[in-house]
Amino acid sequence: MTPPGDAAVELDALVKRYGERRAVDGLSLRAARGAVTALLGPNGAGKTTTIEICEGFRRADSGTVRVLGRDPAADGRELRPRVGVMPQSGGVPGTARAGEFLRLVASFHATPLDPAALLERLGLTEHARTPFRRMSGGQQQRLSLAVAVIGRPELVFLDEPTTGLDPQARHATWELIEELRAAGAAVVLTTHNMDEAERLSDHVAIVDHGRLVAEGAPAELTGAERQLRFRARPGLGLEELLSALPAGSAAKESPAGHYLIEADVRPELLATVTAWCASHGVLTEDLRIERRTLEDVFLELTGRELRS
Ligand SMILES: Nc1ncnc2c1ncn2[C@@H]1O[C@H](COP(=O)(O)OP(=O)(O)OP(=O)(O)O)[C@@H](O)[C@H]1O
Repeated sequence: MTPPGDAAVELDALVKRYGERRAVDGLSLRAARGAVTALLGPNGAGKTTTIEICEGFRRADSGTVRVLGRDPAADGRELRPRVGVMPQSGGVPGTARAGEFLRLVASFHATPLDPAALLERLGLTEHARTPFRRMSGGQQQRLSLAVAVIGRPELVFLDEPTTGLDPQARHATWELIEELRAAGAAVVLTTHNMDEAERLSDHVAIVDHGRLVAEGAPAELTGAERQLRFRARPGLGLEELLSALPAGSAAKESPAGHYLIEADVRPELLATVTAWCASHGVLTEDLRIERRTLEDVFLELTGRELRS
């Protein structure tokens, strides 16, 4: 499915090899202006490599990349003032002081945000004179975010912008991202936090082994299907319960005492489950009907095995 709006990033059949390994393996996707696009995938799926190719830091082996209609490998000079970049770590010299560095970056842009106001928003005013290498991990990340957005970019790449941030900083980051989108910028981010992706993104692309495995709006990916969850004593006879449910239903207990029923959730289904529990003297707790989450979909598509 195509994301809404004009494309700020267009990738077609992108391939990047590191020796024998194909880190990116024929990836095609688009990121729209005025929208947040989340690139999701397990560790090593090729997200950072893809973003670094878009930023012009790496060259693809084959395929095409258009960033704001240009080739990032050839047109870096033209793209640099229009594109904000927040790398996964670093991006600021270790000896640079937060305030001075942000003012310097602002001076390269025609209509930058006010550096002092941005430092304040991100809770960094007290650290304005602190060298980057002496800042905590979360403070460094906030400064990297400030550097990425200070120039009012048309397109911004944020590689795991909220990993390791405290809740306050995470909310401040979400607000900034929403403002960028409202100002018409294209935001491309990676995250391992599926709740964050679901909450923030207009469009989600799930990649695995360098390939696109699914894309769409979060609601399109999670679908309209509902499921029933409840807690009860461990070891209920799920085979027997299943025989009372419509064909095609599934039931599992994981972890012990936590039950999930995947079925066409209608009032009759709820009645059958609660009647079955009552007839077995089982008191259900936390009984709830919910939609599948993006995390459910992500695990279904990419599996549960750890990645090397
Ligand atoms: N410079 C490099 N040289 C060799 N292999 C690399 C290099 N950079 C990345 N890789 C490999 O390419 C694959 C994709 O890495 P990449 O960093 O793009 O994944 P990612 O999806 O961003 O992962 P994570 O979620 O852990 O950040 C991995 O197997 C990684 O080991």
